[in-house]
Amino acid sequence: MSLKKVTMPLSHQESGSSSLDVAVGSSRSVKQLLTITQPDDWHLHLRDNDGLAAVAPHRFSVFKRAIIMPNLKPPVTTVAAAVSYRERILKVLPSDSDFEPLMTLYLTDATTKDEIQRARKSGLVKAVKLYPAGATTNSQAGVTDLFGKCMPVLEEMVKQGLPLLVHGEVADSSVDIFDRERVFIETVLEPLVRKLPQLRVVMEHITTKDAVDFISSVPEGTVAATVTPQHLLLNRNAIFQGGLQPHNYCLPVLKRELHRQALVAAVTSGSPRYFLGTDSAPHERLTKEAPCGCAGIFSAPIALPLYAQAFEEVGSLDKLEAFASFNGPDFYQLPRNSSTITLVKGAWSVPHQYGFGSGSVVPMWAGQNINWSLK
Ligand SMILES: NC(=O)N[C@@H](CC(=O)O)C(=O)O
Ligand SMILES: [Zn+2]
Ligand SMILES: [Zn+2]
Repeated sequence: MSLKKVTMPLSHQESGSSSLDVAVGSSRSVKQLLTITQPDDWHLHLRDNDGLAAVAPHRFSVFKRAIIMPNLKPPVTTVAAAVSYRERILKVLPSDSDFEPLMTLYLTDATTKDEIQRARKSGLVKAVKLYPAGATTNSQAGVTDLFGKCMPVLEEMVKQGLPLLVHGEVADSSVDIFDRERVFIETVLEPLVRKLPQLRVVMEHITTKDAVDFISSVPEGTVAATVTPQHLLLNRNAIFQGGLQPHNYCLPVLKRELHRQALVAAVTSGSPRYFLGTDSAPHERLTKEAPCGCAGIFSAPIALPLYAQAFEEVGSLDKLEAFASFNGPDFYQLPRNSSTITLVKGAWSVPHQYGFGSGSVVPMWAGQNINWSLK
């Protein structure tokens, strides 16, 4: 088949390689192709053991690098544990894969300054993750005394130039679940940024206009945020659409439409403060379809098409490349990727499930049509 290509530059960024191509095949079908610098995933759960073996292959062809979350059982609290987890990840990669796992440490009240120094020296650990104890999946060992016991460690992170990644919700059961991000910003993040203005912070998986307002109020390069596909495409109605939908339940929980719109406006604004972090968090189907179902949405196999759909819905495909491929490495002070990937426009139906150990995992958007796929 011969392809005739008409290339239209999508953005005016000098360093941008993003282009929208129209490929006309001999079958006279017209296809839109979107080529961008290969993206990275700045928030990913790869799990361990059987789960790792099952979900890992979904990542490695699309994303060049990923920040690997440390909320295993037991959590990854030491550099030694992070190094051995990294080796287990590398073992399940196909031999020709050049995927690079970027490791993180799970902050606890007992984390030491020495561990932070070792983390920096290792070159393999790129950040430290704060889970307020009880806020989300496997956060029981998380922090209970951030402004007390953890303060010397946070100061050491400033010295070592390691960013703090936060699950930005208070775990206080007296706070309404839809307000927990806003209250975290008011009671933890604002005071933290005031105390340690040089600490670089990533608010992970933001869900509210409050988070966007806070991030735009601080100097560039201090607080950034990852945004998931579910928080760009779904509002809280999706949890209750036609009955309880456990596969649309994640933490922080989906919010009102006004918050979704604020997130879409933020990621398509061209601001470098927002970058791609899927928070793809697989749980075996029966642990979600249960009387007390787990929080976490599995988006790995379809994440990039979902982001493309979200950007396209508001006519901002030209902003996808910076969000997916530039802003993350720039914040982490890592080089941008030099490889590219191509998305093809055309509807296809997302599978109802994927294998997961001896069971299965249901992806986001299961059974629904999506407009983009990977070439
Ligand atoms: N996002 C989720 O709902 N779940 C994540 C944990 C997290 O990122 O908070 C998980 O590990 O399952
Ligand atoms: Zn989280
Ligand atoms: Zn997560």
